Amino acid sequence: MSGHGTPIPMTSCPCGPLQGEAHVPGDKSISHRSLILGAMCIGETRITGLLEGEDVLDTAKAMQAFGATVTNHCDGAWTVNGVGVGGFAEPDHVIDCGNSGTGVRLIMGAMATAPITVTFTGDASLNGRPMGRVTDPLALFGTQAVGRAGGRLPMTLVGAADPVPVRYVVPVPSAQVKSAVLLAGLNAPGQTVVIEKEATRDHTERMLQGFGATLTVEDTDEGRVITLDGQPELVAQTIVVPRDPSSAAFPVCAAIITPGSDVLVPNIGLNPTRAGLFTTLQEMGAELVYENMREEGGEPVADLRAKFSPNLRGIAVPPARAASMIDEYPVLSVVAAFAEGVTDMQGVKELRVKESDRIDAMAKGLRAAGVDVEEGPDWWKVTGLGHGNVPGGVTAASQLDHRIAMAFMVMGMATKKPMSVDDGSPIATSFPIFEDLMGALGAQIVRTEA
Ligand SMILES: O=C(O)C1=C[C@@H](OP(=O)(O)O)[C@@H](O)[C@H](O)C1
Ligand SMILES: C=C(OP(=O)(O)O)C(=O)O
Repeated sequence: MSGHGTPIPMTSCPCGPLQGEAHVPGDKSISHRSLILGAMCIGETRITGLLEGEDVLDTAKAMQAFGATVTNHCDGAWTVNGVGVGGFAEPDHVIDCGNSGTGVRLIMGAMATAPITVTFTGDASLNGRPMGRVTDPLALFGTQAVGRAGGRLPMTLVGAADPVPVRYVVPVPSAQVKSAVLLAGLNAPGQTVVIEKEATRDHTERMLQGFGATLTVEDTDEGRVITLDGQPELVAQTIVVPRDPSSAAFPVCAAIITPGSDVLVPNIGLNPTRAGLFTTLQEMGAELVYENMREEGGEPVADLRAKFSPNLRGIAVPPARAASMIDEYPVLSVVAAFAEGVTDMQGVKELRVKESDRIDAMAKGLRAAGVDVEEGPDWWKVTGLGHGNVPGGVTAASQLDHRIAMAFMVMGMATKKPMSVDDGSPIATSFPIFEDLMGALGAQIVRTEA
């Protein structure tokens, strides 16, 4: 629901060493999927570790509007009593997905093959993002969509009354598009096939299998071919949501750039389709190690130990790694400012259609803070100034984007002068405990007057 409220200006001041343990919240991608798949089962799904951020809470409300019973229990667990595949009821109000691209796109997929009509909206950020990438493949099932020019929300979808299965090659590297097609395929008879040329996060595939769907994945010359048998009976599950690597990125990067720091970030999901940032930081010379590597709930998990890293160097980030760290480029660009040399980030066109144009948002703030940034349609380069040399001392626009706001707050911990953002309120969409968690480590983030 960010973007509806009063802006919260925030300032982060240069601080002493960050120390201690950072228990970051549950994974946002897995949290959305737990609620949606729980709503598509008959029976009770129990979820612990759910991210209670605004994006996920909006998805919980949407599932209730479709007829599922979603309950937050006193012990912190959530339960979802679902309505079964194809059983979604028609909501009697507009579905507001707030700031969440994942929420709206996955829910569109989940309702696309049910015989109901649904109108979706969001905040100013979400209403500017492209939905054609999802409604185009959904049209192949027989779903109709009418929205604003350019495939923008608010938008009404009429679910296919008589859906047919689909074979679809995803044209952009997007787990949201892939997932929308798979969720729509659940209520189509026969096999739905989705092919992705570049592997993106695979939580939907893993979780569909976990909920009892028959789904196979094959690596071929054409790409990753995912085949789903339609109209399964999904079986309610008990889900333990791992902690979010995309949230872990903030305390990890803060420790790496702040002199004297030593921070442990326990229990982080390290699914290879999500862990690209950590590999990149290690290649840049960061003191970042995985401790206590183990497997939990079918996913690799480790404790991350990050220490101040005085010898960071810029690198060329391999474009093939982009999908596995797509949400982490804003904070990577901050680390790059404290490295020696150029960090070259190619193959990242998708950054321009997130909650903000993330290349533009970061480039503007970094440049104002004294850091040189070059950019093109699908690339950007940050020239680092080395430790102790980054001026700071400006207010950056967060553009309704939580990752931009948090990236600049991390930056202010190690610049010469404080860094501010005009609005930190979007942080609550994915990391509601960010200020407290960073403060407990020793950061000095304060809310400032508008
Ligand atoms: O499927 C998901 O949970 C997500 C997929 C990614 O978006 P795209 O599918 O647009 O790349 C990512 O940026 C987003 O934060 C979460
Ligand atoms: C891109 C993001 O989220 P979404 O697309 O779900 O809004 C993100 O969390 O960085």
